[in-house]
Amino acid sequence: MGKLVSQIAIKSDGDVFHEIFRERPHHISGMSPANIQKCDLHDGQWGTVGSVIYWNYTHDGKECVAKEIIEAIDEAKKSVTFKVIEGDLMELYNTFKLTVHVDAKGDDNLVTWTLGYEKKNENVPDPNTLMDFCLAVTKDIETHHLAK
Ligand SMILES: CC[C@@H](C)C[C@@H](CC)C(C)C
Repeated sequence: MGKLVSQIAIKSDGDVFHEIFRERPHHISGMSPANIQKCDLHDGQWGTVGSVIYWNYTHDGKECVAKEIIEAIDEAKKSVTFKVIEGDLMELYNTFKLTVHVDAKGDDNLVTWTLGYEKKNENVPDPNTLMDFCLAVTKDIETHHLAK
């Protein structure tokens, strides 16, 4: 299994950041429109493990889709794990998971993105540009909340 981990400090409220990914990922398109065009609920309820969400996003200049199951929500640790089950990423990876975790420490909040994946073959690149994408979305969410 391949794994990429990146951390980024945000000035906006860590609890709000966690709540967005847990309860209302469909609000992200409004905060990061260049990256996320749409997020629909396909099954279950928002903010519940087992619910299925469908993203339209633009990665490396390409319009992509991703169908994901919310695999885990840890309220105490403020983390959410998304497991990709359909879409562009499944052409390159047998499995792909994204975990976003927030360490709320005063006015500085540390966001940790963990991408866990199994490549279809050794020619498949590590998802570095997708990690950049996640960090860009993170910054846009922060900017949205600071621009008050
Ligand atoms: C699969 C790439 C995107 C759609 C992941 C999203 C979080 C799971 C995005 C908002 C970073």
